[in-house]
Amino acid sequence: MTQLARALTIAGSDSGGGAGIQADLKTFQELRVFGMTAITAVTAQNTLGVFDVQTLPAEAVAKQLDAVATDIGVDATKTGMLANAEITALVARKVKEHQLFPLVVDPVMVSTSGHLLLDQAARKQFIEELIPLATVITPNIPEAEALTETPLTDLNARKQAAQALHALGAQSVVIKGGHLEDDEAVDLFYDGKEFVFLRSPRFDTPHTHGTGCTLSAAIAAYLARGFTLANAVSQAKQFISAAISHAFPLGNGHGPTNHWAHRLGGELYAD
Ligand SMILES: Nc1ncnc2c1ncn2[C@@H]1O[C@H](COP(=O)(O)OP(=O)(O)OP(=O)(O)O)[C@@H](O)[C@H]1O
Ligand SMILES: Cc1ncc(COP(=O)(O)O)c(N)n1
Repeated sequence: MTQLARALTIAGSDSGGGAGIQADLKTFQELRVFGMTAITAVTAQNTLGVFDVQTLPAEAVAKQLDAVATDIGVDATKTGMLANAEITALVARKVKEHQLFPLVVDPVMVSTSGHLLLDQAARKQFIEELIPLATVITPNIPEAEALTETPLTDLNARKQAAQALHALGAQSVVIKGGHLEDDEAVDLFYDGKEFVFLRSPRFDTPHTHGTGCTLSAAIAAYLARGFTLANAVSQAKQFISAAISHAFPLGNGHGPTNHWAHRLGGELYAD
C-alpha cells in the first residue's frame, strides 16, 4: 500500500454541515485522504445564517494542533475560520513549530449570510504572520479586496491583487471568481511567474454554501497526496465544480454542495 496521505484543517465548525470543518472532512474523505481537525470556533449555523459563535480559547486550539502533529503527522494543512487575532497568531506560530506545510490559507472573513467570522483586529496578524507562510492563499473577490484595500473591478485589477498578495509572502494565489457575474466561473491562479485561468461553467444555483471551504480543502487533499501545486489547484477546481453542479437544495436558504458528485463521472454536469 502506498503511504496514506494525512490532511489537517484548522477551522470553525458549521452545525449545518455545508461549510467549515464539516465541508473539509467530507472533502478529505472523498479524496481518500485521512482528515484531522483543530477546531477554532463552534457556530450555530444553517442554510439561512449564523446564529451563534463560541470561539475556543487559543490554548485549546494549540493543544489540538500539538496532539495531531506530534503523533499522527500531517502531509498538508488548510486554515479556514480563525475567529480572532490571538488564534491567527497562534496558528502561524504552530505552523512553523510543527512545519505544517504545504499550507493552504483560505482567508475566511464573512459568511455568505453576512456574519463576521474573523475580527477586524486580526488583520495585522493575518497579513504579517500567516500569509507569508502560505503555499497558496485562496481569497474570494471581497476578501482579496479587503486584504489589498483595492476594488477589483476588472481582470487587470485582479491580476494586480494576486501580485500584491504574492508580494506579501504567499507562494501562490487563487483569486476565486464565484462572486463575479460571468457565464463561466473563472478563478485566477498566480504562482509568482504566470497567470493561469481555472474555468468551469457557472451553475445557476443558490446552493453555494461552503464552496470556498470545499475548494481549499480539496487543494490541501491533493497536496497531501503529493500532487504539484498547479495540478492540485486544477483538480480541486474540478472537484468543486462537480460539487456545485449537484448541490443539495436543503434548507430554506443557501444549501450545501454535494461532496460526492465527483464520483458521478460522465454525469458531472447533468441535472
Ligand atoms: N455558481 C457557480 N458555478 C460554478 N462555480 C462556482 C459558482 N459559484 C462559485 N463557484 C466556484 O466555487 C469556488 C469558490 O468560489 P467563491 O468565490 O464562491 O468562494 P467563496 O466566496 O469563498 O465561497 P463560500 O464563501 O461560499 O464558501 C470557485 O472555484 C468558484 O469559481
Ligand atoms: C465555520 C464556517 N467556516 C466558513 C464559512 C464560510 O462559508 P460560506 O461563505 O459559504 O458561508 C462558514 N459559513 N462557517
